[in-house]
Amino acid sequence: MPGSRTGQSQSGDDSATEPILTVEELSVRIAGLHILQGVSFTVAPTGVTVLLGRNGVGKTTTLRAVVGLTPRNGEVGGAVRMGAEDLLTRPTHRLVRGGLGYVPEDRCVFAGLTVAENLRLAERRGSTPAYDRVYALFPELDRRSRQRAGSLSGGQQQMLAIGRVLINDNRLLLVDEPTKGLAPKVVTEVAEVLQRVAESVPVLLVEQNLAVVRRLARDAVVLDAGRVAWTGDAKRLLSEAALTKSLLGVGSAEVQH
Ligand SMILES: Nc1ncnc2c1ncn2[C@@H]1O[C@H](COP(=O)(O)OP(=O)(O)OP(=O)(O)O)[C@@H](O)[C@H]1O
Repeated sequence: MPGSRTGQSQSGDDSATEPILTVEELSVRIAGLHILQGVSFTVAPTGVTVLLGRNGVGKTTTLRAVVGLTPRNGEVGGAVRMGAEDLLTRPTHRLVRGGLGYVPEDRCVFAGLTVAENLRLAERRGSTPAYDRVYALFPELDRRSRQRAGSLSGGQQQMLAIGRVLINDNRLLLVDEPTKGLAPKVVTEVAEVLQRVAESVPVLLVEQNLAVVRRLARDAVVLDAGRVAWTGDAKRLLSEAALTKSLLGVGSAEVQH
């Protein structure tokens, strides 16, 4: 497997580069279909690791399995560890309480509730909610705190979905296609926020916009048909047109800013 260095020490200081997440031989079967077939990779303790691949290769399934949200008719095998903790044996609410933040692809804001109510519902018992952090990253949410979430634009809803997770302290964030369906200007705003967030918490990101990937990601994991096809340096992947084409099926024009 080329470029397999995710989670490896670059500086020789192993304690600083111990993976925050280790996925080993993860398999997911739903309704008799083998969706993930032995997926293994690690996520570095800092920065953004991007999970890439063509449509339908299993990126969302991977994130959902990590956070314990595989559908009930699904079977999950293998191991997932955050630090030394085994994640697959724990229910989602415990994982979230333990610092695993998840921003799903479909945003899932409560449309009938206001922005402030959405944020309040996300508060974790026993920890101080970081409204200052959320409103500093998203002044728009502060201005619209009394607006119903269902009447926000797609970009504003995405910001609320991210803000809801950032109201608490996290050890790792899983973020699924945060720029999907957004206007170019909003894509840039969301990318800027994620860049700032990733300065303090590692992120495992699913993202199809390769300009965003180029801007944010240090490490890349590419899936193909439920298996890991490549891991390595994200910028190297995007700078090699033949590699990008063979793994992602896109040409160099789509990688440009
Ligand atoms: N609940 C489910 N029941 C049956 N099949 C499912 C279910 N969830 C996912 N799949 C199938 O598993 C495969 C992987 O889906 P997944 O959403 O993980 O892909 P993805 O890489 O995130 O795709 P995209 O980039 O299009 O979002 C797809 O073929 C999908 O149809």
